[in-house]
Amino acid sequence: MQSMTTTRATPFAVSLDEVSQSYGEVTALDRVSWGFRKGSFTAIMGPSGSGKSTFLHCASGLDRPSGGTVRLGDLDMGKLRETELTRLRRERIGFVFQGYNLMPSMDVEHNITLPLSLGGRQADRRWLDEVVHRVGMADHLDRLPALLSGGQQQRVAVARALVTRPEIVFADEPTAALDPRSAEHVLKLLRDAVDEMGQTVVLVTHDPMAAAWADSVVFLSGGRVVDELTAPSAAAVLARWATL
Ligand SMILES: Nc1ncnc2c1ncn2[C@@H]1O[C@H](COP(=O)(O)OP(=O)(O)OP(=O)(O)O)[C@@H](O)[C@H]1O
Repeated sequence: MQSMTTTRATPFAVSLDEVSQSYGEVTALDRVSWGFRKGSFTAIMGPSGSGKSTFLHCASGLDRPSGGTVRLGDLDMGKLRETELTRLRRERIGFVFQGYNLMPSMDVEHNITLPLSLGGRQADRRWLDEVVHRVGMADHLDRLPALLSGGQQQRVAVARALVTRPEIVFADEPTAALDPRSAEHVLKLLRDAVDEMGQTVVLVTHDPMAAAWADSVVFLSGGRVVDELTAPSAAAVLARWATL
């Protein structure tokens, strides 16, 4: 029998409780409460200015909200000092951005291991090999980013996001600058990370086709969560989008 003192672990990788963010007169996020279940793939959609970037920045510890609580697992991120938050972002959260954000002077391998080396840590060789193979960059480890296509650069960025085995990966419009085939490759990598590695992924996108790779789509409007669509098809996402 379970002891009465056993506390059950939260089912959420990240949870937001009544989170608000204001910029002067503008309320970009308005008392949003949401939880990202461990091992789930969630897309966030909404019209321009609905608060998607603000949501992602608050949920990932890039910004501190003006109100409410954001937790990574059970940890209240608002209680951390800046240096602790920086370390937590580097070691326990993965990021993929639209513009790849690779270091131009570093080769592929060093870009991938950057979150580890910044923290003075060595890569676990077997895990690094696995991640590198998954993203299909094993033959390009000594290349500089400038010699890679956009799709390849984004796959390096995905490997960099996975190399620390983070508790959650936030991807902000990761396919917006890619051709459809490269975009599909990147989305499949994120999907596989969820299905095969138990990774938790949050994807901000404008693209219904991209959102259809997720387990559910969260719709924002006016800084609030207004709907959720589970097992989304691109057509269903588009139909819901049209009514926002
Ligand atoms: N740093 C800031 N200073 C002032 N206002 C801001 C700032 N960041 C966002 N806003 C405002 O907050 C609201 C939400 O912006 P946000 O960028 O989160 O929306 P979004 O849904 O990501 O938009 P888009 O799809 O165009 O990127 C908008 O009204 C925006 O103008």
